[in-house]
Amino acid sequence: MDDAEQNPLDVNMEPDQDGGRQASTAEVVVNEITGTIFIQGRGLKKSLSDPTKLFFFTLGDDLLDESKRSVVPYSIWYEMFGTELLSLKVMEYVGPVSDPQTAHLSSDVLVKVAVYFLHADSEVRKSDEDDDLLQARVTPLPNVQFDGRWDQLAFETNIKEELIWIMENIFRFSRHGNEELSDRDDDNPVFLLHGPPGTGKTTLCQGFAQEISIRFNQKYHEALLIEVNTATLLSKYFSESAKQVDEVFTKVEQMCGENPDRFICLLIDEVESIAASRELGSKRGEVQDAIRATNALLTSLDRIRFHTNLVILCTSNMWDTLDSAFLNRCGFQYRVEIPSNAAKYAILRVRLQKLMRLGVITPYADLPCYRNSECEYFGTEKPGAILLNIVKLIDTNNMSGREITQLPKQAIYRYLRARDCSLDMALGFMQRLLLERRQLSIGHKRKREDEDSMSENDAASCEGA
Ligand SMILES: Nc1ncnc2c1ncn2[C@@H]1O[C@H](COP(=O)(O)OP(=O)(O)OP(=O)(O)O)[C@@H](O)[C@H]1O
Repeated sequence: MDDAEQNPLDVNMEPDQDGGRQASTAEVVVNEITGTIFIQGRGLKKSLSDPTKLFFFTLGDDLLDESKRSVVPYSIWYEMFGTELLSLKVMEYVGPVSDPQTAHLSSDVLVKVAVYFLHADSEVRKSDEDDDLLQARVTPLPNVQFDGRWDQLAFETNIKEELIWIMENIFRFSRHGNEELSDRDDDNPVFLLHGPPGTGKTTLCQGFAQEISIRFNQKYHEALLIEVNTATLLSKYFSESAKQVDEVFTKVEQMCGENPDRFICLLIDEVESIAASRELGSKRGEVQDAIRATNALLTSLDRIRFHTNLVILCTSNMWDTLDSAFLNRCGFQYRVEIPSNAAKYAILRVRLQKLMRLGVITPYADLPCYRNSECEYFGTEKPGAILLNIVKLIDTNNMSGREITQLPKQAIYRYLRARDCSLDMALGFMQRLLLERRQLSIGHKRKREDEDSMSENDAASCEGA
């Protein structure tokens, strides 16, 4: 890392005349790696040539698999420039991966550095107040509220990389400039993430939208995330949901059309509310309103997909209730599963590290990655081994990603009675909470079994009488 400090990022970062955003590129040398730096900022007060202002850290050790370390060798973190928040981040490593330990030092490595300005939370507009776009939340991207979410998500599969690659390829070919390739007739940029509740589907979509806005910021100068809450849309406008669906899509279409420099990610959460199977619905004699909403969604998707500056992201907990015509229109479908042990470990590790960074847990202590913790496991009381034990306890508690994420804070809030909380204490609290939960659920189970057997006995004695 010291080498990197001797190689200042000397980049021209003059703000736009109107204080607006700008993008530029420059060559940069980081630790013997030659790469391209993409810059986007607003009203920047300082040049980036002061190397002491930059943080370098290895992202690789957050990844589940050691062999993936070389995929993201370094991340250059964000930095405050006066009141402006500027972020710098190495997105990925593209180069030889034969030797993960040394690959990143090779001179033929291409490093892409994205430098971006984060919009502030307060810029989020609730479109409820704006009659133009009912029941949707519009967030300018990249946004402070989604910062770091992508990195915090841990999955056993490489779903995050796959999503990024799909988007890279879509941009590469369908936005090629060649008319035949750019023809969206066969394109289907509708992503569907489905799986059990609390497995990170919505967060993954939000993080994906943020990543798109950062990675392709040299192509699109503005990016928006439009989140449609289908459940409210149906309940609030019951009997006219088809009209609402149509209006939302018409507005989005208009927003895409009026500015081709603007990229829009449309996120439809709980899509089953407006994409329920019409066949199942009519068998069950369900209201025509839901069926009309599905029809409106299908025709809207057919209409809107020709916009090359739009991607549609949908989530659902109920894949098997979705209309087959809707599923046909989802070009990219991914099942998001309950986290594996390695993913559980990674989620907890990231959360604990965050609490240490924030000073909730002190002092800062090292937590090994999953693989190394397995080496520590036998016969030691090291933090990695204890965390691995906690992961095994979680297994017996059947917890979703959402519950696992909340575990460290919940445990600390519940049991901390001292002024400070060390890592050992936090880990102890987590174990205690999980053991208590397990006892509680065993108690509930026994009670239910006793009640069941009592009612069976009652039934038997009634029959006997
Ligand atoms: N695999 C994971 N890695 C890291 N965090 C996770 C993971 N799964 C869930 N979480 C966390 O759990 C919380 C809830 O996630 P999210 O709302 O995205 O889940 P969901 O699948 O959309 O749930 P639902 O179907 O109930 O809406 C978020 O804070 C998210 O960061």
